[in-house]
Amino acid sequence: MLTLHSNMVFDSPSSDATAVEVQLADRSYTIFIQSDAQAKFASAAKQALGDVSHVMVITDEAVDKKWATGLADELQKIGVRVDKYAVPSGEPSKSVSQFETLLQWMLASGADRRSVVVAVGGGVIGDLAGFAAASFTRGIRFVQVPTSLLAMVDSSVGGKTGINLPTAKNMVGAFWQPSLVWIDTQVLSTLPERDFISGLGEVIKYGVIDDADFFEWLEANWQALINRENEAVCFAIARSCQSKANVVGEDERETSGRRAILNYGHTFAHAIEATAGYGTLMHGEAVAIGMQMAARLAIELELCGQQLLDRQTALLQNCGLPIVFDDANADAMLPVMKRDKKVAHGKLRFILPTKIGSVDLVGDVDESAVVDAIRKTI
Ligand SMILES: O=C(O)C(=O)C[C@@H](O)[C@H](O)[C@H](O)COP(=O)(O)O
Repeated sequence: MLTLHSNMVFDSPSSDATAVEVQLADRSYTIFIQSDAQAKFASAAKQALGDVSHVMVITDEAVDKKWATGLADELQKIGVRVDKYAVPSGEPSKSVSQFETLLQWMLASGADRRSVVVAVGGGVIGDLAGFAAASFTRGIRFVQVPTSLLAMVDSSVGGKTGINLPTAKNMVGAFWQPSLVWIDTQVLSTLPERDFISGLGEVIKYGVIDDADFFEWLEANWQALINRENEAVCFAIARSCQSKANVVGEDERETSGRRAILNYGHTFAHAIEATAGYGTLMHGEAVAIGMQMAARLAIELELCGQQLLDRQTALLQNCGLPIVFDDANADAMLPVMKRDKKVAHGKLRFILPTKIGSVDLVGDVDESAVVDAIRKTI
């Protein structure tokens, strides 16, 4: 069993919580990872936020009654006025129209610049509610309470918020850091199997891009993970969050290129999601297929050997993730890929692996190699 990095901060609200710091000067915050901690939420939020009198809980219809209502009650118990809004489940809610509806609701709730948004849900809710928080009166504070594995290990951390345009994923948004990320693995007990497995796509990504030891740990412990054994799940979440915190701490707004490594597999994945129709594949499933395409492209460009693809394929398969997409259509995907946010001066750029634990940002890639990588992953 690997141990967590020693630079983790353990100023936790309870002795069994793990705390990971995202270090960003005056925008620094803590990610708490624990189990069955609902009763501690309100005091942790108060400690992170200081003054708080009005909270707008933005949640997903699927987790509203199961989790958001309980957290809202905890906040009310400490004297906070709470309004709550449940958004329809699913990727189509990351839309301009849903964003406008939320802003109108926030205004009607009597929100002011000291109000706080608490996003309780998966990646769709965190991205949408985070963008609403970033935009309302030019920015109010927000707290991320991720309820899916994918949101716990990825989207709740690092401050990328936003919505989709009909043919371009996450095309509109803002970098807006939360004040606190509150992860309670108890909520995973009600997460459907397909959503849990989808989250493992992003977990495996960290092993490939940044952490060879973690990749080896995943190769040895995937069974415990898919069985949702709490110790293994907490470890995988903490290790993933630590990787992301390190990268975000070095390049918050993806300006130096360092943060772009978190986009491994995503150039393909976003094009798959947009061309297949949002919601057809789960994001982590699309990322798994996208990582396969990216690894094939890397082999074609002689950046890495076949062994990397073989290990990645085996781990994805063991975890129950898809490794091919029968309906992938290279002709439809290419124009979407050209709107990827890593495109610079009109040229596509990809995050490609060189060995397990290391990736490069590669530009000027021949289009025929990209099409080949897509077609070999059908
Ligand atoms: O946080 C990041 O940076 C990432 O790229 C993480 C991705 O896994 C995540 O899906 C992100 O939202 C994608 O960002 P985008 O800029 O490609 O839309």
